[in-house]
Amino acid sequence: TYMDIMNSGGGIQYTVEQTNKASDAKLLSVFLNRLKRMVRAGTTYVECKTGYGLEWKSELRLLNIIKSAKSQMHIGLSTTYCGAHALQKNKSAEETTNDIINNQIPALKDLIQNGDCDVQSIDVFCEKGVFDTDQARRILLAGKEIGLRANFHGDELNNTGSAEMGAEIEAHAISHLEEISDAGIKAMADKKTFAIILPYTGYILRLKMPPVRKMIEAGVPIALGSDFNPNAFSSAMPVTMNLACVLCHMTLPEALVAATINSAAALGISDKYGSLEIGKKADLILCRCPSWEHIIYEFGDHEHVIKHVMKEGVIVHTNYLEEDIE
Ligand SMILES: N=CN[C@@H](CCC(=O)O)C(=O)O
Repeated sequence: TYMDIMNSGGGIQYTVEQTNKASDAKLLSVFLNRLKRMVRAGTTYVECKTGYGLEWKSELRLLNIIKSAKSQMHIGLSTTYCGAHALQKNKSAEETTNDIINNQIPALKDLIQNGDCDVQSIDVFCEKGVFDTDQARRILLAGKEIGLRANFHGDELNNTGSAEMGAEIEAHAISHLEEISDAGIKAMADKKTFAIILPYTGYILRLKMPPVRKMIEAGVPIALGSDFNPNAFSSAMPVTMNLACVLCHMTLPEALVAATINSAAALGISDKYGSLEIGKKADLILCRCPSWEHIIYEFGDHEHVIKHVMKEGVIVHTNYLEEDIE
């Protein structure tokens, strides 16, 4: 299972080791390359999480790489600090929690205050065997105190009461939620906490799908994410949208809303992005298809369907087909 791999030193820990070994130049070029793949699939705004450094110095390096990418590419990036993605080497969850609260978050606060970094949210992997609900709550509250939105991994492999805790502390968003309880759905609906649904992750890890229909019926706002990471290596939102419809029983319009305006709202940017309205930034895709549903319907063929990708009114990518060139 995912946790067996993690406990044997694989998964996140393995990626942390490889990330530490890679040069800044290598990390930046790999990151830019992956962002370009996302743009080809129609994405113009990306939430990027740290979390493959764990120690402050390594997490800071990742923040700086995100900052460099932002200055080199015409793309929107929202940064989420995820120092609490896994336990630090030879430290317990409690020791790692204390390091994050007492050292990492204050250091982050100084950087933000000096204008040296641009971070919007704080994340924790709240999961049995990683950070428990109480540790996650303390980290998220410390992050909120320095002005970050709580946007964290919860109820993924086990029900840990993450949804209830997240609603109680007024988290902005909770991702995964495959194991959410009915009480958690009600709590999130009451507080209008965004549920970030990641169907590709559930598919690739063969997890059960989150109860999205129940969530929609209860009034939980749903956003969709690709969850691009080493275990879910898909950068294409149209693939995510298709899986959301097939595996999570969302309708096509629901998937469109969840991948656009609700995703923007989950990042706190829906005043400028996420829908076609006067006064908003023109982040658009122009498609070759009889109707917009083909973006979802033509599974895996989105580079055929999407012709142009526009970022704030500028065409930043064109998927040329042979017939376009002739
Ligand atoms: N579940 C934890 N975090 C990531 C996966 C990280 C990894 O396996 O490298 C996620 O959101 O899916």
